[in-house]
Amino acid sequence: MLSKLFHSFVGLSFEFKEHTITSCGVVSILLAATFAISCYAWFIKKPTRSTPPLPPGPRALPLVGNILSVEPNLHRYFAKLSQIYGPIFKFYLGRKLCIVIGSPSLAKQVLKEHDVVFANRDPSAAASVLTYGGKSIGASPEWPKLRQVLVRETMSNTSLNSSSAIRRQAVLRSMKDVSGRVGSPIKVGELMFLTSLDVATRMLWGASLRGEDWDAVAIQFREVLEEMFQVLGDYLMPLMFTSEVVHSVYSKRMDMDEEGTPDSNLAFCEFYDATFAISCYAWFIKKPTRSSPPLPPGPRALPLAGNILSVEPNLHLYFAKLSQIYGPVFKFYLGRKFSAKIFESLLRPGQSGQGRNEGKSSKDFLQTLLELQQQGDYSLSMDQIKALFMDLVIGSTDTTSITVEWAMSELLQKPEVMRKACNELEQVVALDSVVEEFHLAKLPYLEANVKETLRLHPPAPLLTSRRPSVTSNLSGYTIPKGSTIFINAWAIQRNPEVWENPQDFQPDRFLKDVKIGDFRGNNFNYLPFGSGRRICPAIPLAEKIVPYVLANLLHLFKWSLLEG
Ligand code: HEM
Repeated sequence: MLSKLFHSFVGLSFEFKEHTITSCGVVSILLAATFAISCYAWFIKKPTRSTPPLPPGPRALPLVGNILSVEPNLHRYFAKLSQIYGPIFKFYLGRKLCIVIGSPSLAKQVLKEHDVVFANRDPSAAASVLTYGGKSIGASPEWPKLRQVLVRETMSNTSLNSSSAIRRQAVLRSMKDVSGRVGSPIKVGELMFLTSLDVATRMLWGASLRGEDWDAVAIQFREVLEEMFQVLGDYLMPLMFTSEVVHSVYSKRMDMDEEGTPDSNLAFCEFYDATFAISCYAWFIKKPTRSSPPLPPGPRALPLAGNILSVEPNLHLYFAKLSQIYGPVFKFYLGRKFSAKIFESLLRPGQSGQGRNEGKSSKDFLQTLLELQQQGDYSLSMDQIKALFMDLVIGSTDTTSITVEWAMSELLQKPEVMRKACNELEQVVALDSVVEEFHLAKLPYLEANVKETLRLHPPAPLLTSRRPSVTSNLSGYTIPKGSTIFINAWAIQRNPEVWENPQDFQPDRFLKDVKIGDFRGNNFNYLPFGSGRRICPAIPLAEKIVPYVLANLLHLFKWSLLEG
């Protein structure tokens, strides 16, 4: 039928070549041309058999994609979709094409076999806001250099040993805080968050600030971050959408103003307030369903924009507040022109502030970076240094506090596991003593508890999204350049084909077979820290701080769940 039609049109067009062209003829020519183009599109442009299709996935609506069906815990939702569409499927967040990977073999292809193609990140708008326009390890195109600085200067054995006094002081302070509250409820996550924040900020500039300066900066920093995390948590999803637009606008601003003055940050945030995606989120996702009880009262929301115009400016406020905090810290050093003599006097016993006493002979990260820069070892802009600080603070606080909180939650619900962990501690550490970092090597059951917690509750359940630099092929499907790739580590770590009783908290599994607990990126059944070039650069620090706090909480106090 098609070919008959085609031929009659082609025939007509030939006829007109031989005769005078009339108005009716013009129409026919146009029709013929349209038909020819359509045929071209159909036959020629139609994906040939040799171009593999996109992965399967739920049907997407124009513009909003699959956003209307999204559920709050993306990793759980993606796991459900995997059961329908298989271990690789596509999903549209707005117009953004996302590919979700849910099997160890496909994760291996992305994270190891095609690591170079998939090593780029897809920085979210949140990352752009927090890292001076994507200057952090996670977001910057210069990530290899930044990672190298972080790993070499803070994660080597030597640096970690020299910062052990900082961690000890932070942990002791937290334990003292708990001992003052014996008999009353403790929010473990909050406690751990503050401990990690204390460790991170002391590693950053703990040796640089004198006692009172330190206290003032630490308190402000903590308050701003806590508020900011709250807002970012609420708006995580829309922030993921806006990444591309925000990133490019912000980069342009930064080109104009390399130092990223608070003014340009404010301007950026004003732009940011008005993004479509946030409105979309406020309207579509947060809208209550009929069956839900009503939401608490609140200010009237506009259609599409919701309350965004009044809520979002807070983000720029937090950012401006952070800049105010950073300002004096950086000026403190710049004013002294990085002289080695100054460092000596800063570190001299007796004159040192609280932080310095703890670091003893160690330098903080700020001192190290400025020295390196002065020596010409690395050329880092001030924004890059500030963004690296953010990497350390954001990378370490949420991840470690979530892990300790989940560990305590699991142990409290399994008294026999709690008892076994406490018995092990009592055999290694005297009853009236605190647990020290050097004890950790003798506590394999405690380590197994941490590993099992990271298996069931990985703090980054979808790792961090990747963006392929070229179009590639995975398992017979096309993965377009620039799409967003999620690895569902949460689902992989609960895969019943790999893990026995995958939903149960059973730390002993890691003692029976130590190989299954390798989390350094070679075991694609267990990926709490990711794998490949972008694997978490701070595993050595995480390995110290998480079990260290957990061990002290278990050894020094008796815990029970609140009634009800
Ligand atoms: C329990 C503790 C932690 C867990 C489970 C964890 C997990 C992760 C994961 C899954 C990734 C992404 C890896 C990938 O995409 O392949 C990551 C990246 C990262 N983590 Fe951690 N992390 C932890 C602690 C820390 C700490 C203490 C820091 C502090 C410096 C940190 C800093 C970072 C940074 C900077 C990145 C980005 C690396 C890059 O993009 O190249 N993490 N982490």
